Amino acid sequence: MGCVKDLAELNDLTSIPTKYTYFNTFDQEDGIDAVAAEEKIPIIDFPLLNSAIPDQRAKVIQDLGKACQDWGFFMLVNHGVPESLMERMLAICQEFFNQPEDVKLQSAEEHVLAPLRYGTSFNPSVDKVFFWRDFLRIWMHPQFYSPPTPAGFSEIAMEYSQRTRQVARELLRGISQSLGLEECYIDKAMEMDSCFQILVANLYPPCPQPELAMGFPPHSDTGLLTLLIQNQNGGLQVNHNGKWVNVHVSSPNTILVNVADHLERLSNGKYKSVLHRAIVNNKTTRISLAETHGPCPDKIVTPVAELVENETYPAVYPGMTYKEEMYSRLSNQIAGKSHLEPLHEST
Ligand SMILES: O=C(O)CCC(=O)C(=O)O
Ligand SMILES: [Fe+2]
Repeated sequence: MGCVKDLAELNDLTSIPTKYTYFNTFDQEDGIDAVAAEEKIPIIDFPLLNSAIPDQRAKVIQDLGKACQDWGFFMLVNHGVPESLMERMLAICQEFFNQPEDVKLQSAEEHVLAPLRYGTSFNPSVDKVFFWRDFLRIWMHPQFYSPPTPAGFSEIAMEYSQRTRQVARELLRGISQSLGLEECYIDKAMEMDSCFQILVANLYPPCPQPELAMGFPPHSDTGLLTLLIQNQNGGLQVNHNGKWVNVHVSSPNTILVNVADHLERLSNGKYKSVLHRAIVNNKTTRISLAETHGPCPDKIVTPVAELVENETYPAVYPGMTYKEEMYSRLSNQIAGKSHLEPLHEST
């Protein structure tokens, strides 16, 4: 199956093939419309997590906990990852997608959990509708992989992965404290020295009928936290109190962060793994880089005992390691938060 980029570049493409028609097929009542962010998406000022002023630190930890609880999503500013590095990372990913299809296909492993995987849609062998998206998926930690081309990819991606991993681990320290746990609790319990970090570069080419197509359908992410950057404003929508909210950043130097399934589980459901989706437009190519920061691949994740009081959250889990759960998720269709359910209900 060809990539969406080549399809979108056909000169006379004025309508999308039926296989890509999402909005006439699903989600009719849900629609593409979203409310503007008059709903205030929380903003976290990263350096305050290490402020020397105890009150300031306490306040930001409280804000962080509230953002994870009420939204499962926040915008991170002053995170210390150089803007130039973020730009170089976005540019080299764009360069990857600009290569001829046969070159990209050298990174197209069949196995869904291959360390390096180029593809289109989500999982075309099971997708009922195809998504307006090409992707490159790379393991960055504990082992680092990189596509052989374009030149320079590996150096930039290595630096980007290290810098963002530091940010994610620091956030998890704040999140631990916000849950009333020791600062290093999550880091230790999830064995973050060997954390499973995966980068997904999503490419959404311009689409002649954006009102019918879907870039990335509603889903929550596996892992603890997802860090996302993008080459342009707009496209990501998060679900808040049952409504889709457009995510617009006021500065490009912002990292979008969402709570993922395993942090929801770890927190015994207190923090919400947010449903989100990516819509497409008819003018420009959007690239987003979503990085999953998960526990050690061999970890079996269950709620923190100290946080389980009254069985508010289902205590039954598949008993699978994080890596096995990842495999199960990627082998199936992507849909909502099925991943959080017990195994017998998850497919
Ligand atoms: O492109 C986006 O904004 C969302 C991507 C996403 O949700 C993902 O890769 O998991
Ligand atoms: Fe996602």
